[in-house]
Order: sequence, then C-alpha cells, then structure tokens
Amino acid sequence: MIIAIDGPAASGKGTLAKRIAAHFGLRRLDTGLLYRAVARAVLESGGDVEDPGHRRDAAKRLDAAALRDEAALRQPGVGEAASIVAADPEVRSAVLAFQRDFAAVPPGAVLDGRDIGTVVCPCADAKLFVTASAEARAERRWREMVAGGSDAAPEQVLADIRRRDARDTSRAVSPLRPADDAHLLDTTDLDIEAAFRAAVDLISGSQAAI
Ligand SMILES: Nc1ncnc2c1ncn2[C@@H]1O[C@H](COP(=O)(O)OP(=O)(O)O)[C@@H](O)[C@H]1O
Ligand SMILES: Nc1ccn([C@@H]2O[C@H](COP(=O)(O)OP(=O)(O)O)[C@@H](O)[C@H]2O)c(=O)n1
Repeated sequence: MIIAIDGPAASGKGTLAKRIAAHFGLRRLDTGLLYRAVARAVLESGGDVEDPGHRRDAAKRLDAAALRDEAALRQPGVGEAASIVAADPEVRSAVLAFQRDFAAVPPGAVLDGRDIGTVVCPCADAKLFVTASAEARAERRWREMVAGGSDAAPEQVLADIRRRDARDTSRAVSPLRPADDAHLLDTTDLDIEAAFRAAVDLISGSQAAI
C-alpha cells in the first residue's frame, strides 16, 4: 500500500505521516529532507542555491547518508534554500527515482511532500492533501522553533511561511497542489489526535473503495 501525503509547510503532514506509517505498518519517507539535503550540501560547500550548476551538482551527488542529520536539515534557512533548489526541474528529476524506489519496496510506504500524489506516486492507494491556515501553520512552526531555543519573531515566521507557499505553488514544475483524487484535510481547528483520526478514516475509506 502506498499513501501520499502532500501539503504546505507546517500543515502537520510529517506528524501525520509518521503516525499513519506506524498505524498501517509501513515505512515512511519525508521527501522534504531530500531537497533540504541538496540545499544544505550547496550551502556547506560555500555555493549558491540560486546557481543552477551548484544545485544540480549537489543533487547528482546526493546519497541517503545525507538525510541522517535531521536537526541540521531542519534549520529554517535550509527550508528556505530547499524551496529554491526544489523549483529546478533537474534537481527534481535527480531525486525522483530514489522516492519511487522507496515506495516500490513491499509492503509499501507513506511518503510526504509537495508532489507525491501528483507526480511521484500518482497511483498511490490513498492521497491526502493536508492544509491549515497560514496563521495556524506559522504559530505551530514558531512554537516548534522557540522550543528548540530560537528567538525568531512570530511575524517573521509567518512571512517566511507565506514566501515559501508562494514559491512552492507558483513554480512551473511539480507545483504544490492537491491531486484530483486527493482527500482534503484542513487541520486548522484539529489537534494532532483529531487530525490523525480523520486521516485514518479517509485512508480506510479509500481502501474500501478499491
Ligand atoms: N493538528 C495539529 N495541531 C497542532 N499542532 C500540530 C498539528 N499537527 C502538527 N502540529 C505541530 O506543528 C509542527 C509542524 O508539524 P509537522 O508535522 O512538522 O508539519 P509539516 O511536516 O507539514 O511541515 C510540529 O511542531 C507539530 O508537532
Ligand atoms: N516532495 C517535495 C517535498 C519538499 N519540497 C520542497 O522542499 C521544501 C522543504 O520541504 P519540507 O517538507 O521539509 O518543509 P516543511 O513543510 O517541513 O516546512 C519545500 O518548501 C518545497 O519547496 C518539494 O518541492 N517537493
């Protein structure tokens, strides 16, 4: 079984993907980490993510070991840089096979990102598009950052989320959008437990329909 979970930053897709994978006994791939790892490799080598040569080289050299240092990959600056490298079609095609190979291993997997239901796994057994208002998402991300010791201003976090949303939805290749057959799940007024229960119901409904 393959479950695709897409949505904008801090909508809760990673939290849901982890719990859904445990619930259904599946492996999970956070595909955002791939783009974050490409961006981090460019930044660490003193390169420029706006330079197509730099980001394409980093994408071609990417290996699974680069996904291990999650704390470093989750730094806010890396998320911003990731959305810049992710708009490059050559970067996207360099990481496509890794995602499809991961999903193809039995018994299947949960993948979360921006284009799982539309491009990476268009034949997924169940697709969720997880959203929440920009304000709710910024508040969640801000709380997470403060818990991690950051003194970022809430309005700055909201501005960053809006900028990333705009870049991710407007790019020419694999823009963030719900697949036609995705279930929409708005978590603005749902806590983590309620969102998880709603997600399991939607996925179980998709299974019953197959
Ligand atoms: N439904 C929810 N209500 C409140 N907080 C949530 C909810 N879902 C996730 N969170 C919190 O919001 C933050 C971002 O969630 P995460 O799953 O990492 O989002 P994404 O993977 O979409 O970026 C985390 O700190 C997480 O604990
Ligand atoms: N399948 C994916 C996953 C992430 N991305 C890009 O990678 C960036 C970081 O993704 P992420 O999922 O780690 O970000 P958060 O939602 O956790 O903040 C996004 O802003 C997207 O630009 C993508 O283009 N396609």
